[in-house]
Amino acid sequence: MQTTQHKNTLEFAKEQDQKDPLKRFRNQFHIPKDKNGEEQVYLCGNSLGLQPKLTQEYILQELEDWSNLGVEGHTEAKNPWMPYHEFLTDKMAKIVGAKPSEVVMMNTLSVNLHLMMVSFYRPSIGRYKIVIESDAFPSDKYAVESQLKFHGHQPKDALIEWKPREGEELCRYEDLENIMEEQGDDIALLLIGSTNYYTGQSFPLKKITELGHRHGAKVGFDLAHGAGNIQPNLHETGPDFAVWCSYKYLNSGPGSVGGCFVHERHANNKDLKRFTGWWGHNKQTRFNMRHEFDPIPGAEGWQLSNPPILSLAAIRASLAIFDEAGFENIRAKSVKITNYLEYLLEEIEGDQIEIITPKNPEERGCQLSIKVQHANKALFDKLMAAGVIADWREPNVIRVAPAPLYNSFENVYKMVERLKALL
Ligand SMILES: Cc1ncc(COP(=O)(O)O)c(C=O)c1O
Ligand SMILES: Nc1ccccc1C(=O)C[C@H](N)C(=O)O
Repeated sequence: MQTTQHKNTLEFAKEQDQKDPLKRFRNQFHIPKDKNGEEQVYLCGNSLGLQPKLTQEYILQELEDWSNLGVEGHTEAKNPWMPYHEFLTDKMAKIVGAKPSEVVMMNTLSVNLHLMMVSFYRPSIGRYKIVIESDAFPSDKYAVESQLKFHGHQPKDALIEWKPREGEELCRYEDLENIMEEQGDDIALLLIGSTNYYTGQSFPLKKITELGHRHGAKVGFDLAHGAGNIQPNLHETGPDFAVWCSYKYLNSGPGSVGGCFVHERHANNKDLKRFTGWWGHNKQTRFNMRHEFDPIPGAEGWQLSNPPILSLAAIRASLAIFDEAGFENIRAKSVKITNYLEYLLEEIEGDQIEIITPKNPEERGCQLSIKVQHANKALFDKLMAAGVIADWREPNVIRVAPAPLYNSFENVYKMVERLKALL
């Protein structure tokens, strides 16, 4: 950032906003108001992304077609419901760096994780362990534990945690390597969050995939905090599967439908075990009411049910914005605005702030997880009352994520000023 002004000023922040090639997108979102009627400083897109103004139009279209067409909307709606999920595929595939045949929007994250483990966690007597990161999101841990138990294994023995070293916050790749060196022959699956929900650390996905595969394990990623935030380049990176939700960085509304990636190498493998439903069946013969299941090649073959169109409409609206902005541009702004937030936090005097997220932009998305010395949740609550929407994660982290599509540098500046006022 070249400028004559000092970076730690409102003028500097505003100047960055002027130069921001994505600045027009902020106005395409509904920004909630604080108690003074001013726009909130909304840094919580890592939990629930804001609503694009376009969403209402897309959902209303489907409501209108439903009211006018009833059942015929499946084929006659402006955007027919039968193939509706396909309208999302190309744009979603670009955001996660996959081929369209590798991606499908369906179910929700935890459900997709189970479906993927049905296919890709196939324990044998000798190879049955699963590796996860030690502070994986609880839902992932519950899902993995229940899969282990379902197959007759005890998490105490079969769940291996990749942990930060004593006194450290972040996981080191070398320690995962050591786990694989020592126990690789026993490990059936590596399931890692691409970006950890607590620390904001993004892991080296390609290295992890190669490591797992080299030791004969399957590899899956949870992109809950990755999709729409970092570029996981899934096809090239090569994991067996990945799952994500669409309500965080993908701005598709609370509880909206999730995403699933199955690598092309599994596209036509009819021997893979899976749980099936009619929406995964060959589209040409789906309504012949035949009884043998004939999977659609690729990720679509894992679909179970006909999907909720209103939710898919919200995703379609959001993906239209991502497509218009271009994911590379979004990521470029993400790096800049996150670096700026980091800079301002580090400028706060007295070493009160510790950022536990890695410094290297390659190892993070736009979330910074901060610890404030001697602070407890009361400080966080005051920050919220001051119109800064972030979140608190036990035991003592404030997560702030300047999601680039609707955040400004001015916003980030205001957040730090309000935090300083409370310290
Ligand atoms: C890493 C991670 N895994 C799983 C979940 C659970 O997702 P869902 O409730 O959509 O299944 C979340 C967020 O809620 C998450 O952040
Ligand atoms: N879906 C939610 C519904 C209610 C409350 C939180 C969530 C979250 O998504 C939390 C998020 N996964 C997190 O990283 O903390």
